[in-house]
Amino acid sequence: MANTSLDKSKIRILLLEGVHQSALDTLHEAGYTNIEYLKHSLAEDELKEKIADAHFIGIRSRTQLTEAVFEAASKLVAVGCFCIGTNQVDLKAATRRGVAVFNAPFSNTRSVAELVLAQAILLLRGIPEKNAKAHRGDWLKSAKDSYEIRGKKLGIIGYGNIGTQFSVLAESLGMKVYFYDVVSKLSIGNATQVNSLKELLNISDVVSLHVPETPATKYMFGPEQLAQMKPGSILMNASRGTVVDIEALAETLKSGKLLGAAIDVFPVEPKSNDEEFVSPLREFDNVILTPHIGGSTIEAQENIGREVAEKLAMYSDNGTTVSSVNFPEVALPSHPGQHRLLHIHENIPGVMSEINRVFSDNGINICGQYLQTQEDIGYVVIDVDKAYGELALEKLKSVRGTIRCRVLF
Ligand SMILES: NC(=O)c1ccc[n+]([C@@H]2O[C@H](COP(=O)([O-])OP(=O)(O)OC[C@H]3O[C@@H](n4cnc5c(N)ncnc54)[C@H](O)[C@@H]3O)[C@@H](O)[C@H]2O)c1
Ligand SMILES: O=C(O)CC[C@@H](O)C(=O)O
Repeated sequence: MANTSLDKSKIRILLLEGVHQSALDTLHEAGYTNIEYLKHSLAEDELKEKIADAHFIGIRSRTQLTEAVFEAASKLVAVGCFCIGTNQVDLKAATRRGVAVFNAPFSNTRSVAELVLAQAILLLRGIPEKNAKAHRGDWLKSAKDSYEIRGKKLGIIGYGNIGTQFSVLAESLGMKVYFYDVVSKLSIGNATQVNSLKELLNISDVVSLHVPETPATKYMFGPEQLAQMKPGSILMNASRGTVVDIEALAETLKSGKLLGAAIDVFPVEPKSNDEEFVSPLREFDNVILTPHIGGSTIEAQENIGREVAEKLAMYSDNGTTVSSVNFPEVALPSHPGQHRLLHIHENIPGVMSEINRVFSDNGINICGQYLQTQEDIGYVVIDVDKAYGELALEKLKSVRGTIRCRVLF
C-alpha cells in the first residue's frame, strides 16, 4: 500500500518509446517536471530498475508491463499507453495493485484506416511487386492481375473504431463491405454483418483484420482460414502480430493462392530501429511489410501525446479516471479548499461501511463522496475539510481490503 501525496516536483514520470513532444509539453504545462524521457523501450531487467522509482509510466506497444514488472513498481500510480492496444500490459496485475491504466482509444484510428485503404489499392494493382522489380531494373508493364478497387468485396474482421472507419472510406470508393464481429453491430453505411468468419472469407476479395489481441484472437487466422479465402484475394493485418499465423501465411503465399498481403504487425517485432527485422515474409515481393506504423502519423502521435498525458495529469491532480481501461470510471469536480482522499479497495462486502465509520468515529465531515465499483475493485473519492485530510488518510490506510490510498491537497 502506498501514499503518493507528493509535491509535483517529486512525482517521477518515466516516458518510453519516444512518445510525441506534445506529451512532454502537456505534462510540463500541468506542472510536472521530473520526467525521464527515453526514445526506446526497455528490456525487463532494466525496466524493473527504472520503474522502481516511477509514479507514472508512459509506453507504446513495445514495452511489456508484466506481473514481474508491476511487482518491482511499488510507487506506480498509473500507466499511460500512448496507443490504442493495451495487450502489452498485464491489466489484472495493474488492477490488483491499484494502478490505473489509460490509453488513447481513437487518436490513431483514422491513420490506420487510411493506411489499409492505400494498401488495398496498391495490392489490387500489383504495385508492391512492380515497384520491387523496377528497383532491381526490371520493367513489368502489364495489366495482368491488376484490378480497380471499385466493386470489390471488402471483408472486415473486427468492426470497431478502425473497422468502421475503414468501412466508410472503402464504400466511398465503391467497395461492397461485409464484416464479421463477435458482437452484433449496427452497420455504418451499407455494410453487411455476416454470421461466420468462414462466410466472410468465402466472399471477400480483400480481407482486413482489426481485432484486439485477446486469448480468442491469438492465432485466429491460421491454415484453416487461409484455405477459406478466395483464390486471388488479399490479406491485410494491422491489428496485432499474434493474430495471424505468419508461417502459414508464408506457405499460402508460396503456393501463389493470394494476390498479395500487407502486414504491419508481427509476432516478434524489433525492440528498436537498430535491430534487424526477421520474418519469413521478407522474400515475397507481393507483400507490403511495414514496421508497425499503422498509427504512426504526425497527427495521430501529437493527438495521442496530448490525450494520454492529459489523462495522467488529470488522474494525478484530481483523481478522475474517465476512460481508464481497468478502473471504475469517476469524473470528479475540482476540490478547492478541501483535501481529497482517493481510496482503492478490494470489492468485498463491508469495506464501504468501514470507510464511512472512519469519518463518523473521528468526527470528520464528508464534503463530497464519489464511488464506483467493478468486479474486483472499488474506487471511492472523499472530499473533506483540509484540517482532516492527513488524519483521514492514516485511518483509511488500515481499513480492511485497502489496496492503495492517497490524498490530494
Ligand atoms: N497497426 C497499428 O499501428 C495499430 C494502431 C491502432 C490499433 N491497432 C490495433 O487495432 C486493434 C483494433 O482497434 P480498434 O480501435 O478498432 O478497436 P475496437 O475495440 O474499437 O474494435 C475491435 C473490434 O473487434 C471485435 N472483436 C473482438 N474480438 C473479436 C473476435 N474474436 N472476432 C471478431 N471480432 C472481434 C470487437 O467486438 C470490436 O468491435 C487494436 O486493439 C490494436 O491492437 C493497431
Ligand atoms: O505506437 C505504437 O507503438 C503502436 C500503435 C498501435 O499498435 C496501437 O495500438 O495504437
